[in-house]
Amino acid sequence: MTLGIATVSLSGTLEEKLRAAAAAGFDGVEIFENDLIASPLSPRAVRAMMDDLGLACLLYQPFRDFEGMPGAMRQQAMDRAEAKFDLMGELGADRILVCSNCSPHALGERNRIVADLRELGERAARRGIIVGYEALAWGRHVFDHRDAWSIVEQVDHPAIGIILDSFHSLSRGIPSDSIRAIPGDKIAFVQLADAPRLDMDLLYWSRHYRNFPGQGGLPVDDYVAEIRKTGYAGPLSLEIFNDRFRGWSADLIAADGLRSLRHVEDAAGRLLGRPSAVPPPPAQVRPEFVEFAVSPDDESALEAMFRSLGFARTGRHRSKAVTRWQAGSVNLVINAEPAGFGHSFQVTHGPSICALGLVVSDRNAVAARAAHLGISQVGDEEAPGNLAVPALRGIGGSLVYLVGESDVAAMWADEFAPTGEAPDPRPLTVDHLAAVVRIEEYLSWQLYWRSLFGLQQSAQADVIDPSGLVLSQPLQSSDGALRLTLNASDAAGTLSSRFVEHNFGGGYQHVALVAPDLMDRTKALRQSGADLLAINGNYYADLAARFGLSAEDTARLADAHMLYDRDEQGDYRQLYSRAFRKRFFFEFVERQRYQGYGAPNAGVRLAAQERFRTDDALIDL
Ligand SMILES: O=C(O)c1ccc(O)c(O)c1
Ligand SMILES: [Mg+2]
Repeated sequence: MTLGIATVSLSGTLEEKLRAAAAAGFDGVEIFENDLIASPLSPRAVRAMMDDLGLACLLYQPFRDFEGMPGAMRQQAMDRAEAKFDLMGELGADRILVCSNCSPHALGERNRIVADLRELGERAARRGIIVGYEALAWGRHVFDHRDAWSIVEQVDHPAIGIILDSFHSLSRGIPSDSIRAIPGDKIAFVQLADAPRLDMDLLYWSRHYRNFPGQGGLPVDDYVAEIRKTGYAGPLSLEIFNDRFRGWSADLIAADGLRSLRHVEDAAGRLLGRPSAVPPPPAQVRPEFVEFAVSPDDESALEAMFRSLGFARTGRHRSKAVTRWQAGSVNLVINAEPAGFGHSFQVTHGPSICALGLVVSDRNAVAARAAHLGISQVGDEEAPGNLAVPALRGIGGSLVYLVGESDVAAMWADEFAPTGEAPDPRPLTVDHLAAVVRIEEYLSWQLYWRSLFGLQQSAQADVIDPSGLVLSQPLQSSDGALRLTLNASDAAGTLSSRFVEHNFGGGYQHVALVAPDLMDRTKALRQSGADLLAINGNYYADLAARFGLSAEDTARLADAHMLYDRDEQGDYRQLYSRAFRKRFFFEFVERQRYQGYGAPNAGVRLAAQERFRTDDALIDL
């Protein structure tokens, strides 16, 4: 299908917007009127630029407050339309969006609306122009695509069709199967936008919070599937009003936009059971290892931390300064190579998590899906990773290694010589990884993980750091084997923002491990000298009151500096290590059917970490 984007979705001047859309690989653009008005370029020059860039001009929009105007205002609206048709001729646009009237003067009388659109159709037809009528969710009289369709049907003019915009339909909860009533050739254009589910005035929600399909919580896949059922063969185009998009790189946003359209097209095709050359997201994905890049100077300190947390060095890479650390079924890798990917990562970001190793049943299928989504594989010509396993570039420069299910044992055996140390056999697995990212990249990370691996969102948490608000979005695979939380903050002083600043960009900040015997584990951690994060006493007084815990249980939690939470399914215990070099840290959790991530405790944990903020002798952020 033809893939487009409205210029309003991107930051910068009109030229910058067009260049970014072309560079990302879009087929065409919707010229948003305000972008043209604000541009010093003439419509002819804009047309020439679109031609040079290989972009089709898919739509000119919006034309406002047209239908149902009283008295002299009716003629004025017709004159205005003729002026825009002239301009479209210069621009090379043959399609215009008329959005439903919002004016307080607008008459709701059905016959007038139909008559006005019919006359507009006559005028458009003389110019070879198609008019699409879109119901704005906050239109004065028309605010539902079902009404817009019934009007367009009654107008019954070949130059008048309907424009469907997923935001306007889905924000009002209009069932998508209502689209089946519309013949595909009467759909003049399709605009797509997702949005987080917010209980908010529709206009404000639309103008500030729209985002790309796969970044929000609206059922856009299903919407597109219904449109495909009508036989509609025109463009799918993104129309996003988003404050963060306006303030971020047009190139990066445009690249996300194309990824999002490819993703939603694929997802809709799958809902319809249509054959596809693009492999689906993997049915299962789980973490196999987490790789840490450190300088040779930091290596022994990190090794000491791993030992104190119960890990044993079980393997040495056969040719590189890379070691394997194990406890239970968790694998950590320390990469202290003086050259290559880990080295450059460490030089750029400091000691940090530079890669995740994920197990999938068919890694070639995931790599093919990644390529379709514009996610590049690290090639031989670039600095290769330190393991001979294919890797995908993640957002922010870290790598995602793909390990085939049947290759896991061979990967370890081929690359690492055993040291003879035996790992602690007690059960230990990875619960989740927490990434901290720039607020502008928060939605990019979500789209990456949702589109490539099919991870699903649960509710975003607003976490209160002593220095500001942190947004936290959990994502998980359908069986829960891979869980991530993405965290981002607008406020400069939060632990999240300090991490992004010190790290020179977003990355993984902590690894949470499941220890089913957390109380015993805590004792062992203390004996091995693990540096654990102390939690203040007031927290425990509140816990006892909130959950009705016995004095004994409360004292035991307090003594262990363990955090506690409970949901309908069960309970959760958490214990944090102090951070390594003010950067990353570990969490140990015990989950009893509990589904969340201890969001109510995050503020207490952040306050505990904040106490070390200015203490240079200590190692927290
Ligand atoms: O917010 C608006 O005014 C507006 C304008 C044009 C559109 O296509 C739209 O969906 C919204
Ligand atoms: Mg629209």
